[in-house]
Parts: sequence; C-alpha cells; structure tokens
Amino acid sequence: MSSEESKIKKKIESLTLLSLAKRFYRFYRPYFGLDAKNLKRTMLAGGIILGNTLLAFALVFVNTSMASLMGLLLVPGVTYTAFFYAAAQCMAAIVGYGAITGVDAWMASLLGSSLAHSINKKLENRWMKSKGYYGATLLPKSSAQNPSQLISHDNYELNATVTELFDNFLTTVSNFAVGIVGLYMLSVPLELSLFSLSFVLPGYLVISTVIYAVIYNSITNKMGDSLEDLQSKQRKMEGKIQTKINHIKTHAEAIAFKKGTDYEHKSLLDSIKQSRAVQVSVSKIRSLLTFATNLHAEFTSFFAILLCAPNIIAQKLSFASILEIPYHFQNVVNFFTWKSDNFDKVTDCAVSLKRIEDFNATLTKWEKLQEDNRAHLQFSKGNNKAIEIKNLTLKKPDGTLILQKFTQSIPKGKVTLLQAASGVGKTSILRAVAGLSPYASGKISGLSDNMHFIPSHPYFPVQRSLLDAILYPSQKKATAQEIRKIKGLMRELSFNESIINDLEVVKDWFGPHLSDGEKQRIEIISAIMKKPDTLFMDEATSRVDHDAKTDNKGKIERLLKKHLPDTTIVYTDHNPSESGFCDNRIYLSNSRKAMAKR
Ligand SMILES: Nc1ncnc2c1ncn2[C@@H]1O[C@H](COP(=O)(O)OP(=O)(O)OP(=O)(O)O)[C@@H](O)[C@H]1O
Repeated sequence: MSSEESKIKKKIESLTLLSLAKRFYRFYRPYFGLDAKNLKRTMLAGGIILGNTLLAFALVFVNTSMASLMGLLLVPGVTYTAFFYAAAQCMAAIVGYGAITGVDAWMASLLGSSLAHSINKKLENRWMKSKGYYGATLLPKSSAQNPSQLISHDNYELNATVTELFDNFLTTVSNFAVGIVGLYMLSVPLELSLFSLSFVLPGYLVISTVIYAVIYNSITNKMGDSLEDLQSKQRKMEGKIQTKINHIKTHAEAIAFKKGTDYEHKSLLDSIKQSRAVQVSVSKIRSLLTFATNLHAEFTSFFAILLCAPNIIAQKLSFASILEIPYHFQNVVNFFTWKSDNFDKVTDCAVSLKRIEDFNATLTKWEKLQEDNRAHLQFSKGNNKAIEIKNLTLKKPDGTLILQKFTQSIPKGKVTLLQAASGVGKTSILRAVAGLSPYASGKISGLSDNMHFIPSHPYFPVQRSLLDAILYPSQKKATAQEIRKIKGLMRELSFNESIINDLEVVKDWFGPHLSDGEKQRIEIISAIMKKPDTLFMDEATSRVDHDAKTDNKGKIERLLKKHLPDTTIVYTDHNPSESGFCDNRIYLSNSRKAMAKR
C-alpha cells in the first residue's frame, strides 16, 4: 500500500465511530473501577446506564398512555371521569419521564466535572513533575505545544461534552429499542400482488426505516469527513495566536524599544487571517450539514406517512397507531444517524482528545529520554576535596556535538571561573551538572543535594512579592530574622530604601519595577539566603556595574565571600573582575578541550 493510500485509510479509520469509541475507551479506562479513587465515577456511569434503561420503560408508558387517551377520545359517549383518569395517567408518565431525564443529565454533568478535574490534575501533575514544561522544547522535531489552552479549556470542554454525548447515546439506544418494538408491533404485513403472484412482507416498516437511515447516514458522513481535520487546524491556530500574544506581552519593552509594533502587528494579523480562513471552511461544512439534517428532520414524518400509506388505504391501521408511527420511525432513524446528528460535538471531542493524546505522547518521549539518559550520565557521591567531571560529552537534540569528553576537577570550597568564547558550551555544562541536559554522558562526582543555580536570566515567580522571589521555591512563611537579614543584604548591595520597604508587596517584579542589575542582585541575595554547598552562577552579574566608584560587582563578590566562605562557587563571566574573587580558572577552548590553570 502506498503511503498516500495508507494516509487516506488512516483518516477514514480515525473518523469511524468504532475507532473513536476505542480511543475514548483507552483514554477513560484508568478513571473507572471499584477502588475508592474511582468508585464515585463508576457509580455515576452505572447510574446513567440504569437511568437510560428506566427511560426506555418510561417511554413505553408515555406512548401507551397517550395512545389509550387518543383511543378513548374516539369512542362515542366517553365520560369525563374516564377522560381525566386517562389524562392523569399520561401526565404521570410524562412527569416520570421528565424526572428521570433530569436526574440523568445531573449525573452526566457530575461525571463530566469529576473526570475533567481528575484528568486535569493528572495532566498538570505530569507536565510539572516530570519537568515536561522544560523538556518538551528539547525534543528533536518538537512541535512545542502550548498546553495552556489544553489545561485551562479543552479538557473541561471535552469531558462535559463526552458525558453529555454518552448520556445522549444511551438515550438514543433505549429509544431505538422502543422504536423497533413499536414499529414491529404496528407493522401490519404488507400484501403485494405482482401479476398473478402475491407477496406478504412482515415487519416491512422496520426494514424500510433501517434502509432509509443507512442511506441518510452515509450521505451525511461523507459531508462531514473533513470537519475533524479543519477543527484540529483551527485549534492549532488558536494556540499560535495565544503564544504570539503571550510573547508580545513578555517582550513588550524590547518590542517598543525596537519600534517593532508594525512587525508584531503584521505577524499577529497573519495568524488571525489564517485562523479566519479555516473558520470560514468550517462554517461552510457546518452549514451543509445543517442543511442535510434539517431536510432529514422534515422528511422523517413525510417518509413515515408514505410508508404507512398502503396499510392506511387498506384501512388496516387505527388512527392512534398512525399517530405513533412517525415517532417510532424517528427513534429508529436517530440511532443510525446519531454520529451525523452530533457531528459538531463528536468532532470537537475527537479534536480535543487528539490534542491530549499528542500532549501525553510528548511527555512520554521526554520521560523516556530522561530515563535513557540516567544510564549515560552518572552521578556519584565522590570525595570532600573536589567535584570531578569525567568524560562529559554533550549533544544538541539533533545529535550534533557541543562538547566531547570534557574532564575536569573543581576544588571544593574555592571559587572557580569557567571561561570560554560564546557558544562553546559553558551553560550546557551547568545544565548537565543540574541534571537538566538529556543528551549528556559521562560521570560527575562530589555534588551534594544542597546546590543552587543562578540562571543567566533572573527569575521572579508570578504575582508574588520580592520576599517570595528571594526565598523561591520555599513556600514557608519567612521568619522575622530572615526578613531582617534580607533587608541588611539589600542595604549592603545599595538597594534604594523604597524597594526595601516594598519587600513584601506583591507586584510584577519581573516587569519595570526593578532594573536588570537590581534583578541580578536579588538573585545573589537569594543564593546567600540558601547557604548552598555549591553555587553555580551563569553570567549572574553581567548587568551590574564594576567601575571604580560604585563597583556593585565588587560588592557582590565581597558579599559572597563573606556570607558563603565555605561554598564551592563555579561561575561563568565574560567580563570577570580582576579583584581576586576567583581562586581557579578553567578555560574551555574552541577545540572542545578543557585546560585548567591556577
Ligand atoms: N537545546 C538546544 N538546542 C539546540 N542547540 C543547543 C541547545 N542547547 C545548546 N545548544 C547549542 O550548544 C552550543 C553551546 O551553548 P551554550 O549555551 O552552552 O554556550 P555558552 O558557552 O554558555 O555560550 P554563551 O557564553 O554565549 O552563553 C550553542 O551553539 C547552542 O546553540
């Protein structure tokens, strides 16, 4: 089979109800069972199934009581007592039917929200705990999904719609059963005479209804085949727009400085235009489907009457039976046309499910990559004298080399400067040491758990105070002593009093409230507060002055020596001071070989 053929086959398969049901089954299976965690959901699903079985009986009760009321009205000389009794029966049947429907819908919505909550927790948990937020971008050919839409919106929509569809499908099945039985009971055998031969077709109403339904279903299915693809594209476009807007917000200042408004505007507008083009195609297909389904809705009664015509003409059907036929006909047809009748919702769910499947697949790849890498890059306890790096080889996601067989001994309790030209691999070494490089091999020994890293771009948690940023990621309340110490360090690093007074105020501290150099000084205070055994700093003072007068860089270096006298410090710096801060230098040459010099 050619690749084109197999693609087409895959597409057709992906849209069949059976294959969709299989995918949904695989996806939802872990959320049901008899254990305490899943029992509530299992009971709700059972309740919905039971509710729909009861609905089938309630429906029979509604139909028979209506038919007997009709029959009664046609009897000459009917009494009011008999009429009210029959009417009361009808009322009771209708109210009973309505009540079961209400309880059923309530259980479906409870099930939907319970599933949404549980699945979201799992997705979020997996994304955060496996560091998927970091790793997804490191995968080769990663399409770097934007999970914000998925976690905040798609998953809730998916579960609300799936449970609604599940309930709706069960109702359709129970109505179908009632419809088939009803049509069969009303189906007076059709007698046909052709030439001298006569035929009798028993249950012909059932057979004709099924034939009608199958033909209608195949027509609408063909029309809606491309809807899932288009909706998938539409969601991707929405994700792209969100990403671009977030990007503009994050880099607002740089864009404004670079006078990039028109550039960003055009880029955003292009995405909005593309999304609009997809939306127009989706609307066209939707309107075609609406046309077909509305036509079918009107045709149903007409076709049912046509089917009954021979028996009505032969006066073999009572008036009450004639009234029942379109109703049963509709119920039988609805079963076959269920997917096309709910095409929008079914494809919406299929699209959301696909996005969650892709998201999970990306996380699985990342988890596997980490697992594989654990065997290649080995960490061990080592000795008290030095951090030993042996044969460290680092690669890019596409497999090309960054650094080969780097071997180095870093003395403990000293300050070591890691120097090299830009792009040689200094940050990559720090990533490997932090266990954040999935394409690394070699051996590293002598590290303790108490390490601290200052990344090249300062980090501030969202909607938190400066104090929270300094103590990040600790979630404990700061003690009065800690606050006093932090304020003292801020004064030593020449912070303005107004900033010191705002220490506990929640602000967008990553925004313009602090200069870049101030942000870097906050990171230094954070490191001092952690008292790590080993401190790794990546260009941590690049935005801080070190001229003779103010010398903030010198202040930082003296402060680190004073407060962290026993800490092993390893840092990168393109513009190191000559103040004697570092005890040891490592030069990483372009030929990827390291040389050490004291
Ligand atoms: N995830 C990645 N995907 C692709 N290339 C990568 C990745 N990580 C690192 N590299 C490449 O590895 C090389 C080394 O990068 P690294 O950031 O370690 O350099 P550096 O020595 O710290 O540079 P600088 O001094 O400019 O910060 C660069 O060419 C970079 O593009």
